[in-house]
Amino acid sequence: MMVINTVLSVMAYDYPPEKLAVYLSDDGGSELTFYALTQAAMFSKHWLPYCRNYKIEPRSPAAYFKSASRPSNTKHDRDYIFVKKLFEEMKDRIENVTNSGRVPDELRLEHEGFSEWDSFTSPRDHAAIVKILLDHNDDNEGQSLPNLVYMAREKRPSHFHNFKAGAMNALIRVSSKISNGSIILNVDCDMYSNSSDTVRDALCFFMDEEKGHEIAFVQYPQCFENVTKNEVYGGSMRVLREVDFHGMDGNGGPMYVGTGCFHRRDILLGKNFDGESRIDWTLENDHNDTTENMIEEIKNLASCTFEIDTEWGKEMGLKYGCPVEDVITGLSIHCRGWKSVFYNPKREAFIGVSATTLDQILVQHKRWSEGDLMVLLSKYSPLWYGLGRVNPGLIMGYLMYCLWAPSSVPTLYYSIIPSLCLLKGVPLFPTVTSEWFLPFAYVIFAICAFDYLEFLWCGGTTRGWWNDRRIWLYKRTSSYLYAFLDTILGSDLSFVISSKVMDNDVKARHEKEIMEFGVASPLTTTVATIAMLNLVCLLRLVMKSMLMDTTTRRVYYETMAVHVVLCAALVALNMPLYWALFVRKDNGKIPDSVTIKSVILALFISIIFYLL
Ligand SMILES: O=c1ccn([C@@H]2O[C@H](COP(=O)(O)OP(=O)(O)O[C@H]3O[C@H](CO)[C@@H](O)[C@H](O)[C@H]3O)[C@@H](O)[C@H]2O)c(=O)[nH]1
Ligand SMILES: [Mn+2]
Repeated sequence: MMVINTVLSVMAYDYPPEKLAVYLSDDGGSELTFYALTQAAMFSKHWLPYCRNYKIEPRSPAAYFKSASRPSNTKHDRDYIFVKKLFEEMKDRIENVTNSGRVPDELRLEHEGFSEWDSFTSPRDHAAIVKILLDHNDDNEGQSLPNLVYMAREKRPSHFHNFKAGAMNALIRVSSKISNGSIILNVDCDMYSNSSDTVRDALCFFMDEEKGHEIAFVQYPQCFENVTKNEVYGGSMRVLREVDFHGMDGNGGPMYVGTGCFHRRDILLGKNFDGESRIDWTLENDHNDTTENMIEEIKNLASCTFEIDTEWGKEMGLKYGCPVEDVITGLSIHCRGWKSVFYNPKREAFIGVSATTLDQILVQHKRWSEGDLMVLLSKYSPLWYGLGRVNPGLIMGYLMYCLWAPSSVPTLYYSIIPSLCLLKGVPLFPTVTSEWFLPFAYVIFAICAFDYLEFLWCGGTTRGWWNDRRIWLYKRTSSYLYAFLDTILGSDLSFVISSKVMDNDVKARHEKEIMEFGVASPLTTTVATIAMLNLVCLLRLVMKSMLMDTTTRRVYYETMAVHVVLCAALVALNMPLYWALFVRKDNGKIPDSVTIKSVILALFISIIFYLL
């Protein structure tokens, strides 16, 4: 249903439907998805006229019916009830089929497309499937509908599929034979369009008479509907959206982030900037009527052998070999001389779902930081390749992300060593009475204050900032650390897909803003061990200082001030983690195995350090 809502929302853009074509790439090659899409095609005949007639927003039916109140106008209300009923019925049908795990035989007769699954062996081993579900059919008011195409590219165990980049490139080729629009919007399956003006807005940039010809892509920010008020996982990316990306925009344009992005097709295919290549807007899309012959030809474009000995994935289309195919593709476009635009309208253009457990966010950030570090070390490194090709400001913008993984090392140092030094009273920083203390105090204070104000200014809450700091720490000492180690030690890349579905238990805790630890993974163990280590050091400090006389205590705190502040701040940040270690009983608490490991490790490290 989530995918179907995404599809329907983009079909319903306020834009001439005969110029729109919507493609769904189903990398899972699932007949359930295909079934859902056939249902969406039928429902769209009612949904699109309804959207058009009443100018409703948003145009994802699920999001609309969740937020809309019953219309006061009688005709509208009648239509509302009718369309809502159709939607609920479709939802029931799709959920029934999904729950049963297969499409029943009598339903398979409804569409000849299901025969494609007769020869289907597994999601990893099947022929290409391309089905045109709507080919300028009329809606129930006689107006044209956009094209609607289902594609599952060929998958064979013998051929590497290159994850999302592979899927996107197959889509680019397949669409070139069917609609061949000069502008391509790509949207992740879990991000619906929240504003029907978005296509027209984006086109304004491309059509701008002065600057339009320089622009390769228009990137909208990623917004999320399931982030709670105080964002326990720091998932809102608000500073990135309200500050960082505007900064990149002023220096040549934002990165491409893989979703909510309009690309010029010719540039995505590898065209260099020559200062005058404008889109010929007078050209009609070559809407060929697709015959059976053509479908065979099109399937060939989605076969896994098509790219052999071609430039696809290298100089053409999205680039392969990097877990952040989007960033490296966008960077190469910038390096070819093009600009991009960041557009962040008041009404969010795309809304998706963000991670709802700690493990998900850590895994996602491991992929991102590892990918960004690979970009730094790749041919397209912003440092070496970008220098001289793009604005130095933009290089710095890219570096902010490319250096995520290496930043784990200093963070790890500061979250362990100063605290351990407390055990024996070895000062690493100047004492409070020395003038050298000032720079340290200034940096600590200034960074925290700046960060805090920036967060508030971007619409966050104080608690949200505090939570954000915690996630900042966890990401740096686990995701980024492992990403860094994996990259230097050269382990294999993978695209672990973020989970899109969550059970009710997890959902309830998420709504209450209780952090979900749940999974026993090396990432959680690392985070828990560091938290325990700091707790041990702080408890030891408290015990020690109780035994001291007043003067010794004062001198001790003066010399160890920075250590005490760091250690206490880390313990304060980790409060929810201690709670999840020792108090909580629900399924989201830290698993016992992790508790035992982290306590033993923390004690072991501190004893060793103490004895050294
Ligand atoms: O083998 C694959 C893996 C993923 N996808 C699709 O890629 C999209 C993004 O995957 P998701 O698991 O949601 O990843 P995120 O961590 O949310 O991805 C973010 O980061 C990625 C890498 O930088 C970008 O590609 C995404 O657009 C961006 O949303 C989804 O629509 C997937 O269906 C595929 O088609 N094939
Ligand atoms: Mn996603």
